[in-house]
Amino acid sequence: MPRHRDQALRDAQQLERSRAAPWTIGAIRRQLDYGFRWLRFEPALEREFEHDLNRSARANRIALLAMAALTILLAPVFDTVVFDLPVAANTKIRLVQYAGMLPVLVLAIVACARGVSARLAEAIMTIQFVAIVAGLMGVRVLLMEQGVDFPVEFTAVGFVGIVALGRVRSRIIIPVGVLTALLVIAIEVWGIRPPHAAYYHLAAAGTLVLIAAYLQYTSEYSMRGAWLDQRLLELVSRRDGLTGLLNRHALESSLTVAHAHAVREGLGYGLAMIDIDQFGRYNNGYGHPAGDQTLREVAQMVESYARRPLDVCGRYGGEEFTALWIGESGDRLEAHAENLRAAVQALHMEHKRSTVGPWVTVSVGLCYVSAPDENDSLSAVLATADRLLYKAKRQGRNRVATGSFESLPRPALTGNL
Ligand SMILES: Nc1nc2c(ncn2[C@@H]2O[C@H](COP(=O)(O)OP(=O)(O)OP(=O)(O)O)[C@@H](O)[C@H]2O)c(=O)[nH]1
Repeated sequence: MPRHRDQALRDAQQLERSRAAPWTIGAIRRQLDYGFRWLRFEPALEREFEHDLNRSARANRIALLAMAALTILLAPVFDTVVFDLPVAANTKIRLVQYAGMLPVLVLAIVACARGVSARLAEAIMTIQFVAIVAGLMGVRVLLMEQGVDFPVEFTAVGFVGIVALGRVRSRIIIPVGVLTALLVIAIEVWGIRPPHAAYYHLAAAGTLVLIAAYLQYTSEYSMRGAWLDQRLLELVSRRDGLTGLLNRHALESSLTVAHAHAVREGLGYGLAMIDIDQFGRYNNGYGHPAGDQTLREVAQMVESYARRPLDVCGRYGGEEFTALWIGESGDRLEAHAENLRAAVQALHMEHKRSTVGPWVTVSVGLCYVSAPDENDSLSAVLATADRLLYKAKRQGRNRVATGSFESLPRPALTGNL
């Protein structure tokens, strides 16, 4: 097992303990544990893989289809220069190539370029593969009538092409490829009945198909392994190991994206700094392991209040969390922050050393930005929320201090967001 995977798996196991971590982490770890010899992930993961594969396959597929189209376009030159075929035979062959194979390829190119869904793209690639093999067999029959032995291996080359560049999952393309090969063999042996010596060509084509099928399996297997590794590393590196929330680095980039989105769409948003009250005393009284568990519980509560698609939340540092809620009025945001504060208190996590009350509580600084402006930096909003948080602390803790960004004096900045 590669070392980076080993480390990522250990981190993932730790993250799984915090319920605020995304489900994908557990799913990927389980998948790496169970293996995927049958080249199939559990359904939700398979959908993500399918989606990513489709996105990354587009250029390869278009290149493959374009190469096939170009070969067909250049075929007349070859036929005329090398074989000097009679016009009548030429016409039939051109009909198969230009009226049959070429339109299929062009349609497939257009569909791939437009970025159709993963399933449709795979269906299109598979259908065009079968259509091209059928066309090649048609051309072979027509050329044989003219005494030209158009090698049957071209059909196998079609399979090699789709394996190398088509990026169609094995469980679709291997059965289709092998069935097509069997059909070609049947047509050859019982239909075309070529001279005995030509059976070597058939054997060569069959061997190529087998090699390509094996290649398809092994390359998809390593592609899947690399995809799981990369997704796991990506997820683990963005998460805070203790709470499972976004870590500071990932949080800042997600906040930046959300802020830019709000500016672009003219949506108001609220940014909240959430801090556990007298957590130093908590650690002193109950010990750091208990402190860690409390951090996890609070983190999970913060996460449960930031679950809409554009919401962002993360661990800002220490016992401080940040949440960004987009597209709500100031009143609703204040109510939301107040509900979160009350929900933490309602967890009834004992905190005997707190001067605020018997339970663990949080203070919240909520900065409401009603009309985000591109001239206002996210740092200024963060700094304002931070000042509001300290206002809540000064006023006695376990409360929400709200302020409108536009009506408060701009803070002096130190960050670079
Ligand atoms: N257990 C645990 N404690 C942490 C972690 N990160 C920060 N802390 C503790 O959080 C405490 C923060 O203390 P302070 O910044 O003084 O604030 P506070 O005690 O919460 O007091 P107020 O914020 O004024 O209510 C420190 O004791 C840190 O050790 C962590 O990952 N685990």
